[in-house]
Amino acid sequence: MTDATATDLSKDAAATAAVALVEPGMRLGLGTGSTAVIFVRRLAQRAAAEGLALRCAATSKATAQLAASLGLRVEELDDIGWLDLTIDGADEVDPDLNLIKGGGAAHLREKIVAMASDRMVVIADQGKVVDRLGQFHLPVEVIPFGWQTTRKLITRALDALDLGQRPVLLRQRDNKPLLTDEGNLILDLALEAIPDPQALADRLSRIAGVVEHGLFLNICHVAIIGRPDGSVVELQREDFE
Ligand SMILES: O=C[C@H](O)[C@H](O)[C@H](O)COP(=O)(O)O
Repeated sequence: MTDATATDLSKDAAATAAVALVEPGMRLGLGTGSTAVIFVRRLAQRAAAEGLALRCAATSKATAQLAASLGLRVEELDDIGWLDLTIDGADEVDPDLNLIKGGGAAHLREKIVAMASDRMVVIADQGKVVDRLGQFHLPVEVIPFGWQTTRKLITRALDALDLGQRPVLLRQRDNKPLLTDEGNLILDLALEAIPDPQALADRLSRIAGVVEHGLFLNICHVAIIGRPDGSVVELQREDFE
């Protein structure tokens, strides 16, 4: 089995297990990314068979489009108001269930949706589980106005934490800057390790021009980690408030 096949099977195992958490009538947040796509597809199959009467809020235009095309009822988050459960992927999951998200540039809407949910459940393959966050690049969404100045301020904040790395503007294949669903830019931080995620999150949040970073701290309740043989392991945070 190739690594890619093992990863796909693991994502499928996690997504399939998460579908079983969905109860009839739930108000559901739908994540973004390849694992979330599998979840949405499997959820739509179950909803078609059982008629679950779900109300779904999507974390990206892509997910909204996919879910609606598969027959799920997708509404604006504000029309639903509050969600029972959000299921989403992640780029990294640490032992405290803190996350890096935003590899698909969707972390702003993802964080809003996750924070408007009673429970956020992450679905991921084993490769996403890390001892310490930071190997995966950390995306920071910034508004286009003065973005190079914002980048300087981010660099200064990183220097203060001895994380000195120059943020890189994320571009599309045609070399144009990538725009998020909100029309903003993404600055990618290659940090290797983040000794104190809360300190970094606080610094980034204080910078004018930063809309949102990809650190999800104390937001995820459960992580379902899939394995290639179809089994899953559930990671829980005991002390979650
Ligand atoms: O912006 C994208 C999201 O945060 C994704 O949930 C994350 O990148 C994980 O994606 P995937 O399931 O494709 O690894």
